[in-house]
Amino acid sequence: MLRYLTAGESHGPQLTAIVEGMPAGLKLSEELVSRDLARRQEGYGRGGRMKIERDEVQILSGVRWGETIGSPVTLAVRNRDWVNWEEKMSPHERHRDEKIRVTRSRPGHADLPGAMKYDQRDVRNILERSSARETAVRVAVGSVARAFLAAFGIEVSGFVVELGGIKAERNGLSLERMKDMAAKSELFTFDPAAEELMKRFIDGARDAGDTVGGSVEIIASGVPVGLGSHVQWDRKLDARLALAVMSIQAIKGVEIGLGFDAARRPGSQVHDEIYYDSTRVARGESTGFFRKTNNAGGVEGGISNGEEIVIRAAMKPIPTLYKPLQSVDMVTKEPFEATVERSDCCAVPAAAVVAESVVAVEIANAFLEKFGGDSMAEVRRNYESYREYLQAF
Ligand SMILES: Cc1cc2nc3c(=O)[nH]c(=O)nc-3n(C[C@H](O)[C@H](O)[C@H](O)COP(=O)(O)O)c2cc1C
Ligand SMILES: C=C(O[C@@H]1CC(C(=O)O)=C[C@@H](OP(=O)(O)O)[C@H]1O)C(=O)O
Repeated sequence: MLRYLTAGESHGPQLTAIVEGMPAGLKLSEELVSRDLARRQEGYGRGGRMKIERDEVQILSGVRWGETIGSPVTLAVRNRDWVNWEEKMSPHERHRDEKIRVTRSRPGHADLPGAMKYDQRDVRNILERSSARETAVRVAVGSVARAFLAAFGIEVSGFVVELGGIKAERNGLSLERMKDMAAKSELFTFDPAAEELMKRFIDGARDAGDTVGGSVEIIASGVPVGLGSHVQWDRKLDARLALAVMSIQAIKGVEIGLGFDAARRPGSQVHDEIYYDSTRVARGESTGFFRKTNNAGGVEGGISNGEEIVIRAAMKPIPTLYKPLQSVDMVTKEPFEATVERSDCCAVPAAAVVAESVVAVEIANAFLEKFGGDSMAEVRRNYESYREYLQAF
């Protein structure tokens, strides 16, 4: 089993994750992980903080001489902004300063419910941890999972597919082409015409002091038949993917395959019919069974069915706006208009990278559950023997 916890505040010294359950013998480097961290920071529409941070990971345990050794992997991402916050975020009582308390809750944030729940009169004690700064280290964890999955030919890719009502059109592009196009795009989309319109939409919103949300699509290719299980609610792969994706800050909807569109169609236009071709195995496929459509998004009954896993997620617009929103001061109970000096206008491309990461972790976890071993060689043996069994099925 693969599990992880993250710790760290947005303006604290660093974000930390401890990842447990990675087999020994996986090649891993700080450079590899830092490349994913950089991708999360690149997208069009980010604010001033991204000019300060240049995220890099430090591997503090679990890796020796470029390979995992089976012990917990500790990942750390330092906050460069910490130098401006050392006293304000200090753990020491002597730095207490009531004058810098934040008592004004921002709509759309954890501020007010968090302060009420934790009995805090300083909203900073909530917002520091609810901030999506935490996603930097989740991407680092995802990067470890991706390295593991890559060893078994599994890849996870994320795309921005809708923004400001503008939809990216796939137009028959192969997954490889989509990835190439997205890698060149500042919005991680595969449709250059849509990208231009999306950018203009972001610019317009920024000029108006407003913010933008959108939808991302995550595709996992190379996933074998049989991850997850129908036998218990919390073992269903689609349910676990949905939890992971919904846990990302500002994600408000998750779909698998056709998702909500399935509710609008008759059954004959939803279910993926089953075919068999005995020559497929000879051509290196893991099974002779196949589908001509993938409306299920690669999961049936909570079990991966060998098709691409397709997940879409909807991100709400960033809640902190330059344009004021009505709120009430927690202490004085006086109304005020919530505004901001620094915020992202759009973080949908970053959310695509984060969603890729959490999906990679869930798939790696399900993979290890089925083929688990303490070393990469042991996992490989288990996987290969399953593939042989499957080819004969
Ligand atoms: C990558 C990323 C960047 C974000 N940047 C900001 C930001 O600059 N300002 C902001 O108010 N919210 C930002 N958010 C969203 C908030 O963190 C989120 O809406 C808030 O914590 C409340 O959580 P909820 O929307 O899941 O209910 C960002 C989210 C993500 C995924
Ligand atoms: C720092 C990151 O995102 C931050 C997420 C965030 C929020 O409220 O979620 C608010 C902003 O931070 P600050 O208040 O320091 O300007 C974003 O920049 C990051 O993604 O690395």
